[in-house]
Amino acid sequence: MNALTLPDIASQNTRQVVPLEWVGMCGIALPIVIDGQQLTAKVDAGVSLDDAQARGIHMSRLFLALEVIESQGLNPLLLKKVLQRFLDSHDDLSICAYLSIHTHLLLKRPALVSPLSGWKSYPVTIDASLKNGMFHVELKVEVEYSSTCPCSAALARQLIQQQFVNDFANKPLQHAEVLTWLGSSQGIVATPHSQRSTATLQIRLDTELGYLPISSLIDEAESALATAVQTAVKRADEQAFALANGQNLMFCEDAARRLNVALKVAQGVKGFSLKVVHAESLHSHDAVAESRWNWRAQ
Ligand SMILES: Nc1nc2c(ncn2[C@@H]2O[C@H](COP(=O)(O)OP(=O)(O)OP(=O)(O)O)[C@@H](O)[C@H]2O)c(=O)[nH]1
Repeated sequence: MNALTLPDIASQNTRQVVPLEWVGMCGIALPIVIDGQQLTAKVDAGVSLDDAQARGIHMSRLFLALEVIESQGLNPLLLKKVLQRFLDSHDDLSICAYLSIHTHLLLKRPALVSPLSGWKSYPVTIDASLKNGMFHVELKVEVEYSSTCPCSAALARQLIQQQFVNDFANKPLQHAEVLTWLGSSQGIVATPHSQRSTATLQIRLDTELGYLPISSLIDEAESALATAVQTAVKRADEQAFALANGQNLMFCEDAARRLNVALKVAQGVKGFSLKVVHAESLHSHDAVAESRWNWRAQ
C-alpha cells in the first residue's frame, strides 16, 4: 500500500449534519520564546467546523502550523499569523481559529534588602482567536502577594493601647521602660492576621503589539500591591516585608481597586477582568473581589 491509497476518513461526509464550535488538539508540547527566554508550553489549537457535512478537520495541518512559534519570540502579530494559517489550511471548513498557550514565566526577583535574589514562577496563559476576521489576544497571569487585614490590624492596635493603659496608667513614663515594653510580646499583645493571596489578571491586549508585555504587567501589578511574595529572604528582608505589609493593609476590595487603577494605565492593555482571592487565615473560606474594565468575555 502506498500513500495514494491511504484512507482519508476526515474528508468523508458525516451522517449527522451538525457544525461544531471547536475541534482540535489540547496539550501539545511546544518550546516557546517569551522575552528571549525559552520556555516549555502546552498548547491547545483548534478551529470551528462550520461545514456541517464534513466528517472531520485536518489535525496535522494545525499541528504543523505551530512550528513557526518555536523559533520566534511570541507576540500578537505572530499569533495572528498562526491562526490565519489554521484558517487557510481549512479554507472550506472553518471560519474561526483558536490558540491557547499555557506556560510558566520565570522571573528573577531581588530580595527587599539583602543582595540576594531568587526565581519566581508565574503561571501564564495566552489565548488568541481569529473569529470572522476579528482578532483577539488575551493574557492570563497569576500574581501572588501577601495581604494583612486592616480591620484585624486596627483591633490589634486597640488591644495594644488597652495593654498600655493597664501597664502604665498613673505611672510616670520612663523612656527605657516603654522601649522595652514596645519590644516585648507582653506589650505588643496582639498581631493582625495576614494571608497569602492571589491576583488572577485576564488582560485583553492591543493586537498591534510587536511583543508580549507579560513581565512589565506583572511588575505593574506587584508594584501596585506592594507586598509581592518573596524569594530569598534573610531577617533584614523579612523585616522590610513586615514594614511593607504594615504600610499596605488590604481588604480584598483594596487589592482589586489598586490593580484596577494600575492596569487601566498600563501599556498594551485594552481591557481586563481581574479577580483577587485572599485565602483567609481568620476562617476557612476566602475573601474574593473582582473588577472589570472594557471587558466582554470572548
Ligand atoms: N479529524 C480528526 N482526526 C483525527 C482524530 N483522531 C486522530 N486523528 C488523526 O489525525 C491524523 C491527521 O489528519 P489529517 O490532518 O487529515 O491528515 P492527512 O489527511 O494525512 O493530511 P492532509 O492531506 O493535509 O489532509 C489522521 O491520521 C487522523 O486519523 C479525530 O478525532 N479527528
